[in-house]
Amino acid sequence: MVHKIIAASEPLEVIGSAPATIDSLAFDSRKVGNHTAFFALRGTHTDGHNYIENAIQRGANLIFCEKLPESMHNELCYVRVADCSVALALAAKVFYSDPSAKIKLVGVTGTNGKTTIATLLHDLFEKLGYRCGLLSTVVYKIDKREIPASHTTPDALQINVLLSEMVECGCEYCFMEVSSHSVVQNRIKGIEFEGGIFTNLTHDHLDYHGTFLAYRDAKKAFFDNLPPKAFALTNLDDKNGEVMLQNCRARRRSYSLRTIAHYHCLIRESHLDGTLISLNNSELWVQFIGRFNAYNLAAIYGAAMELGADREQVMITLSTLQPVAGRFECVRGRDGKLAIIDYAHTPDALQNVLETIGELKGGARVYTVVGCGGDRDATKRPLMARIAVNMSNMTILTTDNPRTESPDDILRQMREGLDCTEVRRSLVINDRREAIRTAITLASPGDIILIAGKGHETYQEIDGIRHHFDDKEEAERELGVR
Ligand SMILES: CC(=O)N[C@H]1[C@@H](OP(=O)(O)OP(=O)(O)OC[C@H]2O[C@@H](n3ccc(=O)[nH]c3=O)[C@H](O)[C@@H]2O)O[C@H](CO)[C@@H](O)[C@@H]1O[C@H](C)C(=O)N[C@@H](C)C(=O)N[C@H](CCC(=O)O)C(=O)O
Ligand SMILES: Nc1ncnc2c1ncn2[C@@H]1O[C@H](COP(=O)(O)OP(=O)(O)OP(=O)(O)O)[C@@H](O)[C@H]1O
Ligand SMILES: N[C@H](CCC[C@H](N)C(=O)O)C(=O)O
Ligand SMILES: [Mg+2]
Repeated sequence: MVHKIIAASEPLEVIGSAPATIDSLAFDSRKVGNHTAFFALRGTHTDGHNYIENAIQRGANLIFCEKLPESMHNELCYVRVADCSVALALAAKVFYSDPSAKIKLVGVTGTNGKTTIATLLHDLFEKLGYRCGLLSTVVYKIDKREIPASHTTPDALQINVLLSEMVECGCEYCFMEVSSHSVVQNRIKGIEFEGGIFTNLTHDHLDYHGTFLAYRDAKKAFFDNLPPKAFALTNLDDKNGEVMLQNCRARRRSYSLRTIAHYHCLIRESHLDGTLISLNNSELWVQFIGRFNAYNLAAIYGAAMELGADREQVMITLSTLQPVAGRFECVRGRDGKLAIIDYAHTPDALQNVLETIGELKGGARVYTVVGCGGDRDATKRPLMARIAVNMSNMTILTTDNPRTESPDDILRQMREGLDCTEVRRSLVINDRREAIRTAITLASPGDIILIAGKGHETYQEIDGIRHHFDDKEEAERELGVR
C-alpha cells in the first residue's frame, strides 16, 4: 500500500526507505498522529514546509514535500514531488481505494446555481429510488446522514473520505459542486466524473484568481479533464458556455432557453408560487420561481437524461421538488407582507433575483436588505449596492459576514457605488437584525422584502467569531409567523 501511494504521488526523488504501514494522511501538522503521511502544502497564509518538523514530532513517518528540509531524519522517508497538492489528491485516491471509480459522480461548476442544481439532482435521484450522496455549500450528505459543510468543495482528503463512505453505504450517485478554488488547488485531481455541468460565469472571486480570464480558465480546466465517457453539459446562453467545452473530450451536450440545444426550456407562465415551463416540448409545473431557475431545471433535466433516467418519471418528479434552503425561500406574513430569503451574494445573482421579483410583483413595493462579505472580492461591493438601489424602492445596506474586516469600511465601499440620488433611496444600518426589522416595518401589506446574501447560513462571522444568525428566523419573527 505504502509503495503504491508513493508511486501514485508522481515522485521526483525518494529518500530513505518507505515505512511498512501508514494509518492516515494529513496536510495539517495539527492533525498528524502516529504513522501518518504528511503533505507540505503551500497555502495563502503560510507554507506547510514550515511544519514538517512539527508533523514528525507528532508521529509522521512519511513526508511529501516540494523542497527537501535542510536536516533530515535518517530513519524517515521523504518523497520530493513537483506539487504537493497533486501528490495529496493522488495519494488519497489510492489510500481510500479509488472511491470515485465506484460511484457515478456528477460535478457542477459556474458562478451561480451550483448548489441549486447539485441539491435538486440529489433530491430527484433520491425520489427516483437511488441512494445518493451530495457535496454542497449547504451540507454534505451520505445517503440519509448529514454532515455540516466546511467548504463548497471539500479538500482532496475529505472528498475521498466522503466518497468512500458513500460507496460503503451503497450510494450509486453523488452530485457535487466544483468551486473554482477546488480546481486551482487540485482538490479534485484524479477524481473520476461521470458528467460535468456548467451554469454561467459572472463576477466573483477576483480577489483569489486575479483576473476574469484566470477565473474562467479554472472552471474550464474541469471540463478539459473530463474523460471521453463522461458527459459535459453546458449553457449555450452564457457567453462562456461554448468556451468551456473547447478542449473537452467528453460527450458534449447543451441546454438553452433561447437557441437550439439538446435540452431546451421555455417559460410559459410565471407566478410568485411557481412556473409553468416546457422541457423539450413537454409542459410541467414547477415550484421554482425566476428565469434563472428555468436554466437550473434545464440543466437538471439534461443531466438526468444523460445519466439514463426514465423521462416520464423525471418529468413527474421534477414538479414535486421543493426550493433549496435560502434560495428564493419565501416567508409570508399574516398581514400579506412577503419576505424572500436568497443567497444572492454576487452582482449577477442579485440582479437576477431582483429582475425576477420585478417581473412578478405587480403593484408591490420592494425593500432590499443587503451587505457584502469581508475578506472576499471587494470589487463587487459598489456594484451590488448600485443594483439593489436601482431595482428596489428602498434599500437597507447592512453587514453580511464582515469576517476580519471593519463593517464600516465594507459599507463605505458599497456606498461608493451610489450617486447622490441613489444614496437617498438607501439607509445604512450595521446591525443586520435591526436592518431586517426596519425593512419589514417600513413595508406595507402586499409588499416584498428581499433579504439577500446569506441564504441558508445560520451564523454571522464577525472578527473571526461565528454568532448564531439566521435570516429566515429573523424574517419569521418579524412577520409574526414564528
Ligand atoms: C483561500 C483558500 O482556499 N484557502 C484554503 C487553504 O488555506 P490556506 O491556503 O490559507 O492555508 P495556510 O493557512 O496558508 O496553510 C498552508 C498549509 O500549512 C498547513 N499548516 C498550517 C498551520 C500549522 O500549524 N500546520 C500546518 O500544517 C495548513 O494545513 C496548509 O496545508 O487550505 C485550507 C485547507 O484545505 C482551506 O481550509 C482554506 O480554505 C479557506 C478556509 C477558505 O475560506 N476558502 C474559501 C475561499 C473557498 O475555498 N471557497 C470555495 C468556493 C466558495 C464558493 O462556492 O463560492 C469553496 O470551495 O468553498
Ligand atoms: N442559474 C442561475 N443563474 C444565475 N443566478 C442564479 C442561478 N441559480 C441561482 N441563482 C442565484 O444565485 C444564488 C446562489 O445560488 P446557488 O447557491 O445555487 O449558487 P452557487 O453557485 O452554489 O453559489 P456558491 O458559489 O456561493 O456556492 C441564488 O440564491 C440565486 O439568487
Ligand atoms: N461561498 C461564498 C459564499 C459567500 C456568502 C456571503 N454570505 C459571504 O459571506 O460573503 C464565499 O465564501 O465567498
Ligand atoms: Mg454553492
